[in-house]
Amino acid sequence: MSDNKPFLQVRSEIGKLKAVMLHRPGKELERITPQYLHELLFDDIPWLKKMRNEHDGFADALRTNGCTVYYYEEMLEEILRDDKIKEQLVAEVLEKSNIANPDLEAQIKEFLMKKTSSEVAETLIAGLHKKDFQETIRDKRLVDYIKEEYPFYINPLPNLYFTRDPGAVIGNGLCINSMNTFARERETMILKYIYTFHSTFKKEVTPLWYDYHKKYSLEGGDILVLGENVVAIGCSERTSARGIEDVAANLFSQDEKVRQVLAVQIPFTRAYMHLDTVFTMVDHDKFTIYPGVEEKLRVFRLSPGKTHPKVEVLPDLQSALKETLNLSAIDLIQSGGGDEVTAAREQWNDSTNTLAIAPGVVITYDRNEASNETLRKHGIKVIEIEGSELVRGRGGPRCMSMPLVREDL
Ligand SMILES: NC(=O)NCCC[C@H](N)C(=O)O
Repeated sequence: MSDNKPFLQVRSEIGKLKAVMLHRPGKELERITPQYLHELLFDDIPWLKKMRNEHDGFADALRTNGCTVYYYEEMLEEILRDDKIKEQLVAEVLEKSNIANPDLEAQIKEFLMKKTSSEVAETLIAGLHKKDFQETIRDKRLVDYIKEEYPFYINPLPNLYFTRDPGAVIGNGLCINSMNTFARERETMILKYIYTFHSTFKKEVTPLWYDYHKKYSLEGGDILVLGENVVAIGCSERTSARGIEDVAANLFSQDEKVRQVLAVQIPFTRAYMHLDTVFTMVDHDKFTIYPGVEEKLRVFRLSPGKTHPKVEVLPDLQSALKETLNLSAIDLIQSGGGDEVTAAREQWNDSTNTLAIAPGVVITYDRNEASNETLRKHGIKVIEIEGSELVRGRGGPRCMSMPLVREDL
């Protein structure tokens, strides 16, 4: 009987976190070179050894607080033990990698099929550098000359440790997102395979609210499950208006609880790439926000309509939150402790990107001292983790986690 019960369950941003998906940074980070920094969405070269220690500290903080940690790479390795799945995924990855020389593609496929499931899992995440594969091509094709300088056959996925973005659980279903940048596309392909073939996800009872093949971009850092009836989705540099509308329509027609989607438009710039880089929920009636962005937000309410969701313009975020969450007052806690310069510096280092692990309890980076102090003054328990290297990818504890199960409030 319990087999038919969905595993995924996220009806809030703050319910006690019971299960989460992470990715421990791996070799893919060591494939970032100054030349490809921008393309790979990094601002600096991280030091992997330290980064992994910091990430282990994050995972420990979650486990100590009663949360089970699932790892992307382990789940991927488990499904790749089946040769048919391995062959299918390798073929799809190679097709996306645009090798464009069929002989070479066949050789790489053969090479990968001989590898163990854990070696393949690692390669699909860390990428395949040209120096790691000895090709035996005699007849060169045009593409081999054109792409001579390019270092990879399969690109690395250095942003995968931001597990928030490729997937988002809403209720008992999953959004497998359509990423806005090429650098992150393959992350969602891997998630789709895990969803389809890993028993933990119980695909049969787990609806898909969105799929990565869809044309309109949607990224998980923009999706905030504010309560059981209301989801906020940032309209941002990464998430399109149509993506929001489509996911809202699916929720309204297939989920029994979600009845409102707040579309929150934020400035389309890298510093605020997703809504969760400037705004997160920390308690039933408390939120933290980057003060530099508040005046620039626009808020729209989507609700069920006949052919597409109905759209209303709402006056501002504060009143939208009060109304949709049925609260008489809310506390919008300004990150940075009231100082403009500190707020901007700390936001850049993800002070506003808090991960709530229970009502009023959040995980943050220790470096954001003023913002953490402000949260404490507002009655929030702050668990600090180190993030000197993790932060170089421009994301904080919320970005680095994909909640799978939260206790209902
Ligand atoms: N939710 C988030 O804001 N995630 C941070 C993603 C950072 C990554 N370097 C990116 O640009 O996609």
